[in-house]
Amino acid sequence: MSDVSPAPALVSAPASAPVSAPASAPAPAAPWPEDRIPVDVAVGVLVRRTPDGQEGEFLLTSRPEGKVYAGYWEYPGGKLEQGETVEQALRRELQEELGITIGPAHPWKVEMMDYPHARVRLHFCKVFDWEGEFEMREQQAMAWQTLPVQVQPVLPGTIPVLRWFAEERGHTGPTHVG
Ligand SMILES: Nc1nc2c([nH]c(=O)n2[C@@H]2O[C@H](COP(=O)(O)OP(=O)(O)OP(=O)(O)O)[C@@H](O)[C@H]2O)c(=O)[nH]1
Repeated sequence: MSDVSPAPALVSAPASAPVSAPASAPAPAAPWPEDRIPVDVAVGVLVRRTPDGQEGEFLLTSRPEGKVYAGYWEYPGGKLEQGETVEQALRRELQEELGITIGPAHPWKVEMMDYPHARVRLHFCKVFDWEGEFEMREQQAMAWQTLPVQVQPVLPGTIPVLRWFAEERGHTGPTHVG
């Protein structure tokens, strides 16, 4: 599958870096072409608690057919709609895609990814509470995973998250197979 999706670049811009020209700016002032203006994406890292209250398995879902990187494993989520906060977008996306209603979304990390198809700013939030039965409303697959992740291939934008988990959990060695 990797032969059909060119590799993206991980952009290490701080979350506070300017990402778009002021609305009033003329076209030449834009810092990059329109298709390079970052799209904000809310991403949910659903984490199960272990019986002793530690963070345990986390949820990965496969990207549905028809989308870029179809079949790659990622954290569920999607693009913010106009006027939405990250938490609102995440609540809507997880309802639409998975049929669950999430509790609080805890902002965790922000990461920029520069894909050939889009430049995205990923707002990763941990979620520990949700209600409802999981329904794969876009015919995705779901898998509760721990390190090293066994499902493959994982989306390039997922790999930094696995590293953050490894740091938090003191995990050494590969974060995923493949
Ligand atoms: N949902 C999600 N998207 C991610 C992750 N990592 C990552 O790089 N992305 C990128 O962020 C973008 C999210 O777009 P999407 O297609 O999932 O969003 P969406 O559900 O709103 O799509 P739509 O526009 O088809 O309705 C894609 O370019 C995807 O490659 C991740 O862990 N989860």
